[in-house]
Amino acid sequence: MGTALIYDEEMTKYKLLWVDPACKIEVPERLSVSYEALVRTGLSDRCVSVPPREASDAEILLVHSEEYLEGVKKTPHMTLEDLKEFTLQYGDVYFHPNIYHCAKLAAGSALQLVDSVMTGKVRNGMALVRPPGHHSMRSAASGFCVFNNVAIAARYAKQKHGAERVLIVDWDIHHGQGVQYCFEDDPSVLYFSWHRYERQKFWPNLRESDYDSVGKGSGAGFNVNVPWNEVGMENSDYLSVFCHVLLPVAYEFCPDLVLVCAGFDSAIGDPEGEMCATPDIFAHLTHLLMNLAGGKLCAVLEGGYNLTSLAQSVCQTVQTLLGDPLPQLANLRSPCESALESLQCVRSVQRRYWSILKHAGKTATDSATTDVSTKLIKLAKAEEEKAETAEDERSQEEKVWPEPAERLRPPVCSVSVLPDDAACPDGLKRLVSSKDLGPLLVSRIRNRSMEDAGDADGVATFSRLYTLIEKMRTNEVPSPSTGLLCGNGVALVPDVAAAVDLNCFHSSSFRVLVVCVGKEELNYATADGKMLVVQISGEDKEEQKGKYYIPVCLKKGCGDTVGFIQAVFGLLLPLGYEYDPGLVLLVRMPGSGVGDCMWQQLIGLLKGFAKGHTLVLMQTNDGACMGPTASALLGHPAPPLQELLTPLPDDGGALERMRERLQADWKMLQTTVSSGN
Ligand SMILES: COCC(O)(O)CCCCCNCCCN
Ligand SMILES: [Zn+2]
Repeated sequence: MGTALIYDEEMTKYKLLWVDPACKIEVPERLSVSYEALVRTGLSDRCVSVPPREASDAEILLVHSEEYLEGVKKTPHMTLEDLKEFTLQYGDVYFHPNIYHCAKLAAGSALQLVDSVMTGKVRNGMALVRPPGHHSMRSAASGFCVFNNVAIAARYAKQKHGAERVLIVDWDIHHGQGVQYCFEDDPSVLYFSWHRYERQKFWPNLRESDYDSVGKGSGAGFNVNVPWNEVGMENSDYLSVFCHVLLPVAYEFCPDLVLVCAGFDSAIGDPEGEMCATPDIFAHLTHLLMNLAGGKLCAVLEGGYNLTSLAQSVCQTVQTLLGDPLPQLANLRSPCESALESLQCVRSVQRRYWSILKHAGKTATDSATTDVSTKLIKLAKAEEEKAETAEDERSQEEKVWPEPAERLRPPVCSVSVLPDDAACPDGLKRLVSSKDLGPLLVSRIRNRSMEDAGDADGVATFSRLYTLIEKMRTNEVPSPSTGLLCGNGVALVPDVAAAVDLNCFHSSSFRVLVVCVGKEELNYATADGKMLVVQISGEDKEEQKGKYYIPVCLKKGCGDTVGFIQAVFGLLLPLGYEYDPGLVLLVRMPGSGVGDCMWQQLIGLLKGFAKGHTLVLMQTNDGACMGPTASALLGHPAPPLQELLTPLPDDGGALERMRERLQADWKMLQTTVSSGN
């Protein structure tokens, strides 16, 4: 299924008609520049073009009051003076004779997107709209917004398409207070927003934008605010919040639909956000949401005022929605102190509402908690001083960042290495040609992995595996012999443990992340850091052997979905981002007990690393899950993990303690302010 793109140049036909410093950044070129970038890069041609439509009164009244709508309806006929007068009643927004028309088109575009996705016409999509929406309230315009496009879309999805749970992810750098107010007592809509806050000193300067606004009444826990109390946040800060807050909660919420308030003023270069995250981060943020709700994701443009980073970020988002392999995120640093402070505060208030966070931020004793809070106050004071001085420096420097690297484009194929008698699943290309392996390698394979040295078929399979690895390593160009641009693959091998051993022959030139699901003993060489092995099993392994072998024990085995998801988001993904491998080797040990849905989710998530170069190894007699494996490798969204809706008491405490122990070596595992320094 495809990706919808909604755009109409009509929405560029309104602008600021008078002087207002607060509004001058919201210009029509924001929309045209974004669309032109999609055209120039060939991405728009790959999308399903869906026309916008005007939202009806009834649809607008799903969120807004009659009196507000009646007022806005009068603006097309107003004189310039009347428009100024009308505007004065609201903050940081402007009206124009054509803005009502555009506001109906913007809201209608979001509804068209919801229809296209909920009816299965497309898998996901993006609407490029103006005016944006997330600040507008029931009876008030605010922050360049007239109608709350995404809030209307959420109510519409519930009413027209019977969606029971809708997740709204707001990665715009401003707090979408309009969305928060709309759903704060509604447990069927989970609103997540991060935003520049600076301890309430940043617009819209609301006390209720802080982390302790968790929703009200039956909506308690369904509002998640992550305040950024400093500018300059980077990719690692954003990814930490996704891994340690948003994703665990989102998976437990198990939405039927994901709506994104896709504002790109959170990207580097933006005058409003003053953050340092690069445009390619949105490829990863989008990807990390794409296995929720069976892939049903609607992104609706909100803010973004640096036309260069806006256009680049929009392209990164759309290219990921289309399913292209992700860019590698270079040199992540550890989350900064201020981000860790926010992370710790959010997790500590939200853990009483989300069982998956139940063990979050568990401090040893109360005194530790007060220590941390006094430390936070000291930290805040220090920031105050620093903020005053830094203010002027910052405004001078112009941010520069590298153009995002060209990403792999189709045809990137999924290949399979199978025993001759095994059927090749639809969509996968069978690798049959295997280059002649030198006698040395053959003998090494034989005596490493073949009980029966005469097993020609086994050697043939291994040699094909070797070919597959070679293809992935040198994948930048389609191979001359097969024309294949080898993206990922699956191999059924006679002896999985030996195959992993085989791999350590070849990982000399780049890092391999080895994810083992199941309990078999593996022999690998990890001391040199060329391999990071994370083994998830039900076995209580003896202490980990050094930094590069991390045994994760799930007391209730790999069939425990809550524990598995906690291990994936709390440990595996942060480790993967920090380790930044060139290849991911996912090994499914026989008898692991992992469920097919969880297995597909795992493959889907791991494809975010190493430009999608994932090699799945399974034992020949484990071929039953070849179907789900092939589906995930081909990029089909994984089915929702319904079990998370009624989580059983888990042993997340053990995982939390393990994470705290490992964070000395792995900084992306941090979720609290380091009490040490
Ligand atoms: C949903 O609209 C997208 C948005 O969140 O980016 C709107 C931001 C309004 C920012 C208003 N203050 C501007 C002060 C000038 N420095
Ligand atoms: Zn914004």
